[in-house]
Amino acid sequence: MSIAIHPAVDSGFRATDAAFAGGTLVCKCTSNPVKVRIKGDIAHNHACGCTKCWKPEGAAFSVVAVAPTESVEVLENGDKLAVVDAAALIQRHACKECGVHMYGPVEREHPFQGLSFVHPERFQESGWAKPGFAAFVSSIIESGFDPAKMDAVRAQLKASGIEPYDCLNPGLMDYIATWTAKKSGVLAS
Ligand SMILES: N[C@@H](CCC(=O)N[C@@H](CS)C(=O)NCC(=O)O)C(=O)O
Ligand SMILES: [Zn+2]
Ligand SMILES: [Zn+2]
Repeated sequence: MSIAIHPAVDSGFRATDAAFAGGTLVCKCTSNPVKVRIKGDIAHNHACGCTKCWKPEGAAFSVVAVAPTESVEVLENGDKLAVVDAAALIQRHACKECGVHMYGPVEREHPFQGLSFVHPERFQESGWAKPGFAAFVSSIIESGFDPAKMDAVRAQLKASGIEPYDCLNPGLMDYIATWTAKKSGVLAS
């Protein structure tokens, strides 16, 4: 039996539109939904298995990407937003009514400073890039996923064209390590 990875992965991807230029994220509330505009394309779209990222009902993974925080604008019902964990690196702003995480800026000094994490499935528009890899795959166990089924999860991700990693993908891990080495002076900046 197949595993519910995420609806955007399991039911086939919507076509990637090379001209995707952002859009409006809408929460799940049927009345007064929170609306957040992203003025430009998203990057690094991926599946995340960690316990902190918002996942739709029944999904083992979230689908999450980044956009520059300066391109994020709360359009409507921002009074319904609250930060889930103020101590976390990613300041996830969730709708207090339906629970959807609308945007999560990284504000502190970090390689991802200036970026906001968003869930593209909440775009009312289609055309955003499909998830390119899966991060924090082993972390789904922390949400109660059966450890005995991890081989099946990784096999299913690979069959969907999504390479599984237990942290981030090599490109982002190298990016973070390079930032750290330049900050410490080990590498010239
Ligand atoms: N095993 C942990 C991993 C949490 C984690 O490190 N998540 C990554 C991917 S979203 C991260 O960058 N977290 C920063 C944050 O949550 O602010 C869990 O599942 O809770
Ligand atoms: Zn809501
Ligand atoms: Zn995550």
